[in-house]
Amino acid sequence: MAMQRVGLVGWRGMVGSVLMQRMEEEKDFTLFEPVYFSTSAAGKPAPGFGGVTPAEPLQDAYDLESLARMDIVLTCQGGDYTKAVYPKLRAAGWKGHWIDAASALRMEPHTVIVLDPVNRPVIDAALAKGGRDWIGGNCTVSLMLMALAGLFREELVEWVSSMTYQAASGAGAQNMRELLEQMGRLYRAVEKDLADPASAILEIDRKVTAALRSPDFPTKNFRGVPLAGSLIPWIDVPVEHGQSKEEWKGGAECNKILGKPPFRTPGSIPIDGLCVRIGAMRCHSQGLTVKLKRDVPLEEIEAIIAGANEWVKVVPNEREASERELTPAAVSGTLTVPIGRLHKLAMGPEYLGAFTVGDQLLWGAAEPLRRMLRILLQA
Ligand SMILES: NC(=O)C1=CN([C@@H]2O[C@H](COP(=O)(O)OP(=O)(O)OC[C@H]3O[C@@H](n4cnc5c(N)ncnc54)[C@H](OP(=O)(O)O)[C@@H]3O)[C@@H](O)[C@H]2O)C=CC1
Ligand SMILES: N[C@@H](CC(=O)OP(=O)(O)O)C(=O)O
Repeated sequence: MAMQRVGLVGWRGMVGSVLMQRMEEEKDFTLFEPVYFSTSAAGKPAPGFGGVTPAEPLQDAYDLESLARMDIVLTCQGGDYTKAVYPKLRAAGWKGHWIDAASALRMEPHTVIVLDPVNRPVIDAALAKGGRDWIGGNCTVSLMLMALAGLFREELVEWVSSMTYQAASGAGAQNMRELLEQMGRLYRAVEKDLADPASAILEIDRKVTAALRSPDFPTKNFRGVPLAGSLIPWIDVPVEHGQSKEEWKGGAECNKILGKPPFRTPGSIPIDGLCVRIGAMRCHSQGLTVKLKRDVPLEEIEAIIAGANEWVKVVPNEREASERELTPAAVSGTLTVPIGRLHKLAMGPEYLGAFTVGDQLLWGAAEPLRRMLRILLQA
């Protein structure tokens, strides 16, 4: 049987690069014929990921005829590209599978938000019905569900409040660079004082604060405010109910991924909280309060969480283990999703406290798409 032709769009962006790296690691390129697309360099030589030399040069990512030759299109190009191309491609009668990192199509009724370790039954049911649109979830949402999958699977969750600590990478590559520029600028403001052990800490602090507030502090990508040495308690645009869009996605996407009724309708699970940007590079962390439907012993909770998938890892609620294993520094670049600080809260035996960390470019973006491609190739 001829190999399926897979069109790869957005492969050189940040999410796309992580995806290509993972596909090389998992030898995915042996399973299909890759065709690379570009919005900026059509006609130039295509890359040879996985040691596979593509038969064609870079194709124009806006050329519907080129796209329509694909059995599967996988895009990490972004929402504007999806909005510009997807409707026209379908209107032209294309029946292939569309796999997408962008949020543009997530809440459309004909799409599935893919996170197969959590919602493989939802994916399989959609496949059986002829589903063709597979969208990666919001990073924070996917990482929370990877961590809490066991509790959701056992139908133990009445509601969840998630307080997030989100990395600069979620805002894009330029924001990661700007965060580092900010860190460098702060260091340089007090470099001499730091070299002198006798210098006064309050004087150092005054200089740092002055640098943070200086009009020439590099803040263009963070909408004019510092992140290094500070934080930003708002992510994405405002929506209803006083929420930011990132906060809205928690409830809306989680319920869709789990196959529940739409958020804020009967039978859905209330999931809400505050989303905050902090100065981590590419790991999102979340402080969770879970209201359980009943009082389940902590050991049982830990076993349920740990047994849900091969990536979640329960970290004992101990100081040293938490400091060592439950941080962006420890998790960055790995597929492990640690969850720890697990304990019953003072509000009562049904209230569980937890803290989880995950790489927002791996399970938060690239990995669910890579695995969906595999599912389609093996279907
Ligand atoms: N960042 C994130 O955390 C997440 C992002 N997403 C989704 O993925 C989409 C892509 O995000 P992200 O990967 O951060 O976007 P990038 O900006 O890194 O890449 C998007 C595209 O920009 C073009 N580009 C222009 N200049 C450069 C350059 N110097 N280096 C690399 N690419 C360049 C490339 O297109 P071309 O080759 O055609 O020129 C590339 O495919 C987002 O819009 C979002 O929808 C989803 C989950 C998380
Ligand atoms: N908004 C997320 C990143 C992201 O791209 O989310 P989405 O895929 O839902 O647009 C963050 O800032 O951390």
